This record gives sequence, structure tokens and C-alpha cells, in this order.
Amino acid sequence: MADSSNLARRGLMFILSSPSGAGKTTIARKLLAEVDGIGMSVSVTTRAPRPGEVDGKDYVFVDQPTFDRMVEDGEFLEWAVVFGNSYGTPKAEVKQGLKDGQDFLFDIDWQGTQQLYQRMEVDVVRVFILPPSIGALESRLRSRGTDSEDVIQGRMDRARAEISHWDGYDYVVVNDDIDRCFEQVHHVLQAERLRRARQTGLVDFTRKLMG
Ligand SMILES: Nc1ncnc2c1ncn2[C@@H]1O[C@H](COP(=O)(O)OP(=O)(O)OP(=O)(O)O)[C@@H](O)[C@H]1O
Ligand SMILES: Nc1nc2c(ncn2[C@@H]2O[C@H](COP(=O)(O)O)[C@@H](O)[C@H]2O)c(=O)[nH]1
Repeated sequence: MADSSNLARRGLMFILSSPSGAGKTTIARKLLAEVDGIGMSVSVTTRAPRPGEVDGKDYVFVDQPTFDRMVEDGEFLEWAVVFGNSYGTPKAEVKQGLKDGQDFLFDIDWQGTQQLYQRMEVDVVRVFILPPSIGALESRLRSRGTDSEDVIQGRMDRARAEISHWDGYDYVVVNDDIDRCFEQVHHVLQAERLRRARQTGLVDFTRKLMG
């Protein structure tokens, strides 16, 4: 017997953005651990690895000349400069994966979101995570313990500008309680998977149902 989860479906591009420290990486890791059928789009960056970050898993870490060559060779679906470092989304895996029904999770900023939306609007679902307050955002950046005071100040200075992009997203979720926020984001993913236009197996399935 068929249900919606085993009908053929085109994959989707599930984008999580937020001001730095609001919790998108935490939500992304939980989604990857607990939800089937979704994989991370691993970005390329010129930023130095943080303690504990693994090359090829958290990011592909490259130097600036390598990044510039990848841009010239058209290897990115989008790229942007964020906090003085370059970040880009590799093209290769995503395009084929979507055709095969694989969903991809993107932890990217508003500039990258706009570029992906312009290129691949029908596949993109845009989710923006807000902190419950500016104070909570700052204390999360500090409690993470991965960035210097200068870096934290830079990210706080940019936070208001980043928050101003909330209206470029399809869904906005406040991350006060992490479990509740995760549940809300998970529900968005489940609903978006059921969009008629993505369910490519529906034509055959309904034909059979109607005899
Ligand atoms: N709801 C929450 N309550 C308290 N702490 C949280 C909550 N969500 C996330 N955190 C913590 O806040 C810190 C920042 O979270 P995270 O690294 O996920 O943010 P981010 O948005 O991915 O930041 P960046 O853009 O810099 O990568 C982490 O230490 C995380 O454990
Ligand atoms: N446009 C893109 N933005 C990206 C990409 N990968 C990550 N990011 C964003 O950069 C900032 C900083 O990230 P951090 O890991 O250094 O704290 C954050 O907003 C990410 O969402 C990308 O490929 N393209």
C-alpha cells in the first residue's frame, strides 16, 4: 500500500538562516540526526576552522586563491562574503540529488538565500530563525565559546542588519526553547514535502486509483 512517503518526489532545498548565534547550526544538526531523507549541503569557506570543526563535514576549508578559482570555474550555486570570509554552495551534488528525491539542508546567509531563490525558486523553502531577544543572542555567542571578543562584537554589530532580512523568508520561527523550535521547523519540512508540485509520482498513483 502506498502513502505519501513512498511516492516519487522531487527533493527540496531547505534553507535555514539567522543572525549569527540564533541557533541554526543546532537546529540543522538535530534535523540531520533525527529526520530521514535530508542531507547537509556542505559549504566551502575561507574561514579558519573552529575547534572541533571537521574539514569536509562542517565545511570544506580552502584558501582564497582556491575559492576564487572555484568561482571562476562556475563550481558554486551561490557564493557571498560574510564577516570578511568567502562562503559558497557547491553545485555538483545538489542538482542530481534533487532529481533523485534527496532533500538538502542549507545553513547560509540572506545573500545566498536570495541567489538560490532567484535560480531555483520552486525547489527552495526559506526558514528564518530569530533569537528571543538581542541579549539572548549575545549570551549564546559567548556561551558557545568558539569566537574571540572581536569576532563576537563584529557578529553583534551585524545582527540587526541580518534581522532586517526576515521578510525575505517563507517561514519565521523564534528560537526560545530549542525543542519547540526544532518541532516547528520539522513540521515545516514535513508539510513542504507534501506539496503537490514536488510529488512527481502523483500522476501515476491517482491514475491507478481511478482505474
Ligand atoms: N534555544 C536555545 N537556548 C539556549 N541556547 C541555545 C539555543 N539554541 C542554540 N543555543 C546555543 O547557542 C549557541 C549558538 O548556536 P548555533 O551555533 O547553533 O548558532 P548559529 O546561528 O548557527 O551561529 P553561526 O551563524 O555563528 O554559525 C550554541 O552554543 C547553542 O548551543
Ligand atoms: N551565502 C552563504 N552563506 C553561508 C554559507 N555557509 C555559511 N554561510 C553563512 O555564513 C555565516 C557565518 O557562518 P559561520 O559558520 O562562520 O559562523 C552564517 O550566517 C552562515 O549561515 C554559504 O555557502 N553561502
